[in-house]
Amino acid sequence: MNTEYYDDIVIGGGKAGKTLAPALVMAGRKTALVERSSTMIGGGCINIACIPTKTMVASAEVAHTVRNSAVYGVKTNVPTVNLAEVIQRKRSVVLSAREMNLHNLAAALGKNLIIGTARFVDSKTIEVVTPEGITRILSAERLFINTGTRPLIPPLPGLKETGFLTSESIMELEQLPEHLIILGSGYIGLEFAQMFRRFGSRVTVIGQREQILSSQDPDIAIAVQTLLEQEGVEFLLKATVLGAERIGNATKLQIRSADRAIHLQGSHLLVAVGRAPTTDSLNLAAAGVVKDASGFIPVNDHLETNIPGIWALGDINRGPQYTHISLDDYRIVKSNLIDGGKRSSRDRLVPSCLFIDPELAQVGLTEAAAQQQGYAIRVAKLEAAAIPRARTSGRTEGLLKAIVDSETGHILGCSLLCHAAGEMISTVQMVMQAQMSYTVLRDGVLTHPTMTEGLNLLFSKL
Ligand SMILES: Cc1cc2nc3c(=O)[nH]c(=O)nc-3n(C[C@H](O)[C@H](O)[C@H](O)COP(=O)(O)OP(=O)(O)OC[C@H]3O[C@@H](n4cnc5c(N)ncnc54)[C@H](O)[C@@H]3O)c2cc1C
Ligand SMILES: NC(=O)c1ccc[n+]([C@@H]2O[C@H](COP(=O)([O-])OP(=O)(O)OC[C@H]3O[C@@H](n4cnc5c(N)ncnc54)[C@H](O)[C@@H]3O)[C@@H](O)[C@H]2O)c1
Repeated sequence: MNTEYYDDIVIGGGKAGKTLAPALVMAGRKTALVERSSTMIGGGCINIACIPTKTMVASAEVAHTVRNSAVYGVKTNVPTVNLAEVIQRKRSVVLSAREMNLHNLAAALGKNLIIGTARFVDSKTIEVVTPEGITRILSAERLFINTGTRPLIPPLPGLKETGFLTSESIMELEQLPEHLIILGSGYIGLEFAQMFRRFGSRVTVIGQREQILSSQDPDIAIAVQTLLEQEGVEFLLKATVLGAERIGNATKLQIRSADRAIHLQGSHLLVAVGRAPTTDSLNLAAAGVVKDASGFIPVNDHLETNIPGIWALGDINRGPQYTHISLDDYRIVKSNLIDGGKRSSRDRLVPSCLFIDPELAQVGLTEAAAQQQGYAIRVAKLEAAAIPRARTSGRTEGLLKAIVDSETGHILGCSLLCHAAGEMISTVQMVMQAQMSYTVLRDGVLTHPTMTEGLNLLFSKL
């Protein structure tokens, strides 16, 4: 079989890969981008993750607003959610994003955008099997792995037989679940919990620990739980699922919680307990690339694997698993290999936003982490209801919190649980990045009445 030679090969077209491949071409490198599936052009974010979920979150928000419209003096009928039409809207948003990505990649790469599944033959060579079953052999000086993750399925007795849902299949449901049980109280679990509750399902979230969102401070996690409970989401925490079975149209779970045996029955079960790396079919051993115990690829600050000439970007290098981090991984590699820079993943700020309503946005250290790291800290807290714009909009739920280094006045971290938090957190992040004092946000002239103006109030608490 003929070997096709390239300067660079990108395996997987996630956020990092699909951005890096055209940049390498622009830099004069003969580059191939190998993407497993034509329905995944543009990667997970636009096809099965951020974009479809946030499109559906928007539908849920409309249902919620209509349901509560009387509070604003606007009378409507009780909303009827047509899930099939919600899904149709989601499909059309995804499709237009995918078409735009295909257009851009085809323009940049031409026939070197290759649809097929890649696996290593050696450290410079991969085998690609196309959907038509044709095998191609490709070789390059440098390879970039960006193959992402898939839902992690725990080895629970009986689970496979229940026909459980994942974050992908739940976004193809066209009939509303009567009772959706969600295994996992992290990002995916909570976004779908509120969404389906607002669509009209009964929702029960099962969490392993006493606290949902285990990486957050307890006060923030409790505030999130409380506001979801106020909307009718039920929580079963400190719970271990021992087994599952499908009985007729119901899924039944055997659970142990606080030494009690519980049998919980629902119409649907969503498994959302984390993500597994897509490394198993890559045959990394043939290239000598090391995996960790969970199958992720360890990298150094420049995202190099243990094998010279092979990099790993995005979720596959253990993340943090966010699209904006995958994009920043691209920036690191581009800077170091194309622009002659020395960019590193060390000390980069990682903002995030949990897209429930109100949003929970976070950057930097939590209070617990700052204490653990030995900082002398001052903590500011503000109820969202204190912000004038929150009151005019009727969006008064939430809690804002900032952690400041009491010696330097630098902001160490911030958690915003309030309307528009995902937008507001960027302002805090920029002040942190510029290493300015918190007083910049306390005393800065901010437009009235905006949610961001709440930062004046939050930092005045110090
Ligand atoms: C439901 C959900 C919601 C999310 N919401 C958000 C959000 O709101 N904001 C946010 O920042 N993050 C969110 N995330 C996380 C985010 O989607 C990921 O961090 C992001 O997509 C990074 O992906 P990546 O670049 O690592 O690769 P991916 O986007 O996962 O892409 C990997 C690509 O590699 C391809 N591939 C895999 N194996 C092979 C192979 N052997 N050969 C060829 N191609 C291969 C796949 O088909 C895929 O297209 C969400 C995740 C999920 C699951
Ligand atoms: N808005 C966003 O940015 C967004 C949205 C969705 C997903 N994501 C990304 O995708 C990642 C994966 O999301 P996720 O929600 O699957 O993972 P997660 O790590 O956020 O949460 C998984 C939860 O499942 C729990 N768990 C693990 N095993 C369990 C078991 N057997 N029974 C019950 N609970 C169990 C964990 O304790 C944890 O709380 C996130 O960490 C995030 O990086 C981001």
